[in-house]
Amino acid sequence: MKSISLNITKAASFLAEGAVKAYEPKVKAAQEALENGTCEGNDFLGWLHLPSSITPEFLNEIQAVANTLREKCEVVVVAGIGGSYLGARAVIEGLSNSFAWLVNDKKNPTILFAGNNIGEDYLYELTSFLKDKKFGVINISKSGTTTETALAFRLLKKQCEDQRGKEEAKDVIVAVTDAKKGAARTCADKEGYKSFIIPDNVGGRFSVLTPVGLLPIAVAGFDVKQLVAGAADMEKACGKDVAFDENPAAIYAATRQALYTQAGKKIEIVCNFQPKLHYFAEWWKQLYGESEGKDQKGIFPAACDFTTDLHSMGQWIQEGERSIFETVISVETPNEKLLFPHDNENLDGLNFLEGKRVDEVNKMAELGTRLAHVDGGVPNILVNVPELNAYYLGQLIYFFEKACGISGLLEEVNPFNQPGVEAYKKNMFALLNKPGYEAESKAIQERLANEK
Ligand SMILES: O=P(O)(O)OC[C@H]1O[C@](O)(CO)[C@@H](O)[C@@H]1O
Repeated sequence: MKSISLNITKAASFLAEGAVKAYEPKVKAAQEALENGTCEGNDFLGWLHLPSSITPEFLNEIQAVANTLREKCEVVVVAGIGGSYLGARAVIEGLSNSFAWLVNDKKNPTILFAGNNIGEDYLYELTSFLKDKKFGVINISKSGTTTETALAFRLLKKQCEDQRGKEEAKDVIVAVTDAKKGAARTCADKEGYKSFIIPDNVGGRFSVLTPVGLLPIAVAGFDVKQLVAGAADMEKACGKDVAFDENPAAIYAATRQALYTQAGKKIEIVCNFQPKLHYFAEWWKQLYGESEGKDQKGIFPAACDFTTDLHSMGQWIQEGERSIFETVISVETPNEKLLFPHDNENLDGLNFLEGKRVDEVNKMAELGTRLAHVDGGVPNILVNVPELNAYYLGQLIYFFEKACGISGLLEEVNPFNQPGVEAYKKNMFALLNKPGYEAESKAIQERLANEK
């Protein structure tokens, strides 16, 4: 089996010679701290050896529940936000036909997502669409108390019960949540829903290889065994005893930290040339954003879909402030083959491409872009993915997770907490007069009155 691979040549040229290699002792210390559980946030290291610890029996259990949902539902709504949403969507969209929701071949249920926003139109349109559908719900929340998810679930649970009756609804509502605490757990136990546990020691953004990601991915019809196998192989490839020069997670972590601290590159743009990877970048943004953006530090994680965004963001990237670097996720071989046809009139002047694969043009766009951006002062890291399938996505997921843990420790922050996300919640609850927030409500109303 091949492996994803990393090429930092076009990034190292922006750094002093040996700058990446100089991180070797610090990376080693970070690897040791992760292994020994001596780093900050050490109660959230359950992801580190998760792939190799997943048993075939556990995957069979996931598959069995997925099969029930696949049999009984034409639509499955996955309710969750952040780490309880993005990993599943990243993999499902990465592996799905781009027009899956229009290809109604009845082989797979349509997967829809909710609980990741509070848009009234979104929820109205979703619940309207579901009115004549046999639908099921996977309610995913580690805390079990996240407002966005709880609001959507309240609507979906009621609608599912109204449409199917309470008894039948029990078979098609599944909870993925904490073992003991939170409203989602209490509700699942009370209603008798099938449920899966999110381990205490796996934080949301590192949870895609728990039932959080595995169940929706299996329901969508994708091979979770291959996904986990890919991740387990990458766990070995990024292990603490793998030499620095051969360890992709170590090199990626060191390169991005060197670019940040020594070349003033404060923004990392993850780019793809395959639209199916859009949500993979969204997952990556949360992973790195929540892990590293703290203590007034951290590389800002951004993403672009190319070539689409070359026609909107390309100008900025080529000639704007030189504070960015790019990480391109390049898919070596597409799954399908399409050749450019001949056109007698050749009005578009494209007959020179006749008989060529579309991907050949895409690859030249990719190379041309990388060279242009490097010439424009944008360091470039290349992550090569042999094919877009479950196995290599599993590799990619673990590679980025491991590198994130190392990189956060190199930055000297706790990569496994996210205290900053509470600030908006506190204000929102105060503004909504949530019981228990009386003092905050009073304070925020006074503040708003003074700002008028
Ligand atoms: O799974 P939960 O507890 O609903 O949390 C969802 C997401 O919300 C956050 O806690 C941020 O508010 C993320 O860290 C997390 O991934």
